[in-house]
Amino acid sequence: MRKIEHIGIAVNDLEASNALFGKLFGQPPYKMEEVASEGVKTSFFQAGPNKIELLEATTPGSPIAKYLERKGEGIHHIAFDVADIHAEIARLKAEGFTVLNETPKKGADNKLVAFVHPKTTNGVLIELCQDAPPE
Ligand SMILES: CC[C@@H](C(=O)O)C(=O)SCCNC(=O)CCNC(=O)[C@H](O)C(C)(C)COP(=O)(O)OP(=O)(O)OC[C@H]1O[C@@H](n2cnc3c(N)ncnc32)[C@H](O)[C@@H]1OP(=O)(O)O
Ligand SMILES: [Co+2]
Repeated sequence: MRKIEHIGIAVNDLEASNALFGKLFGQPPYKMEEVASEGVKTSFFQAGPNKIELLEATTPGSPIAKYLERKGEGIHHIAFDVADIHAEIARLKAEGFTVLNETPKKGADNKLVAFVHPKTTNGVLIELCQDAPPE
């Protein structure tokens, strides 16, 4: 794992949180994107070298909807940039972690992503991210 790629924050109302985080960072999100497969709308902020992803649920079954119901707004996951996501999935499985995606899936911001179950990582949901190859 090379660096933190982004921190994901679950929010109830993306538009309101865009305004709030826009004030916090002194600039608007550089990108907004819906990822239907995850049941989320996202926005991305750059804070110096760091990237923050805000996530609002678009369906009741979305992981974000369930998280908001249980825990309320707040940090939902930490994403790490990896060079080879397939190799990293295999390595983490061999180390005994529960990787939720055998095959990486398409995430936001042009990434391939896979998740590690928080029950096997001290309660923190981990996302692996690799730059998606050009289509
Ligand atoms: C936009 C795409 C992408 C990107 O490109 O960046 C994203 O970031 S998408 C983000 C949303 N997608 C995901 O989170 C996918 C991975 N998550 C999952 O598959 C599920 O959320 C889960 C982790 C398997 C949990 O699902 P489920 O078992 O159905 O949820 P429950 O609500 O029943 O919770 C069970 C248990 O797990 C705890 N939990 C759930 N989510 C988190 C979390 N984010 N961080 C820490 N703990 C979490 C939850 O509290 C329950 O614990 P107990 O109460 O102790 O049983
Ligand atoms: Co994410």
